Amino acid sequence: MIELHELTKRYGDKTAVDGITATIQPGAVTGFLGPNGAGKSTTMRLILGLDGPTSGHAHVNGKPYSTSKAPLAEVGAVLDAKAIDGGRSARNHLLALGASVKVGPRRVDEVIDLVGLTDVAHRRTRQFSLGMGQRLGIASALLADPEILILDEPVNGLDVDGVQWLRGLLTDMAAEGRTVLLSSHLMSEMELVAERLLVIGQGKILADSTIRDFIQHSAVGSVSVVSPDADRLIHLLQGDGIAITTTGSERFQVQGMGTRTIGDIAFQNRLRIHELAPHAGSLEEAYMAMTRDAVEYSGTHAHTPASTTVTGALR
Ligand SMILES: Nc1ncnc2c1ncn2[C@@H]1O[C@H](COP(=O)(O)OP(=O)(O)OP(=O)(O)O)[C@@H](O)[C@H]1O
Repeated sequence: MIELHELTKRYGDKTAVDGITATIQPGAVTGFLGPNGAGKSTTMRLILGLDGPTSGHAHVNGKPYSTSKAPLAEVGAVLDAKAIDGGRSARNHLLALGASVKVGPRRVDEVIDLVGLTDVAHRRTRQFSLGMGQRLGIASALLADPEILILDEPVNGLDVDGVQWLRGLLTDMAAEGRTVLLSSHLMSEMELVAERLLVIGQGKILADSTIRDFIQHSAVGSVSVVSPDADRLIHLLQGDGIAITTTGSERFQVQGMGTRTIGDIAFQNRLRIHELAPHAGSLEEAYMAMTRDAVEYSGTHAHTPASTTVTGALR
């Protein structure tokens, strides 16, 4: 278990992590999300004792990680897949790491096989691609069969096969009762692998919940409606907090109102409905809605609306 209590880190006048209190529970994959510069990597470094907090604390299994007697068996971490001495072969790198924690060649070959690097195990790691480096980093993290896994952007550079493999590995580890914390900017992947979410923006917690609750509470869900009486029905549905987007002559999308209310209003007014379908909304939509104000670094783009917003503000 990882516990963060009022965790704060300042670099000069920049507050990278601003009073974070959270518990990252075992038995689940927790996705760590936030815009660029939100403080995710800093938080992970603070958990691992690679940097000291300005105030507050991060505890791993009830104590600072720096005091762990078996650090690699307690936490396996990959923060920067490129930070490996390129002069050694992958196998020698793992053998050297294993020697420091009494892990022998058998386990080294086991993890090499597990991460799919058997064919290149004797190749110097400076010749490795980003994805191969990620696999080697994960192999290092898994070497001592850790209780807790912390991965910063592990999907970066992995091919489709690698992404699927990692997804299986992380969900299996969580199912075994381990604690898994991973950051990624790939929402679709996060939605598939994580059960819980910790979202931060400008160093502060924006959400700490299950993915399911996060999406449900974000009000990004919508209902698509097909009605030959669309114009009259749209007129009746308009109101505060309701956003209606027309997507065809008889087809429109409603946010801020459920299928039951829409159906009832249509029935009471003798208007025909040919289709009424709820859409839960995606993690990406919910995340974008939540972090819009917390984005420090954003690009600009020309925006051409694909359809017409008829009325109302988004709740
Ligand atoms: N060693 C440092 N010295 C000064 N400022 C730092 C240092 N490390 C991080 N920062 C600043 O702290 C803030 C948080 O950075 P951090 O790398 O933790 O964000 P992040 O959420 O991991 O971002 P990204 O998604 O871009 O990797 C940023 O403004 C960054 O510039």
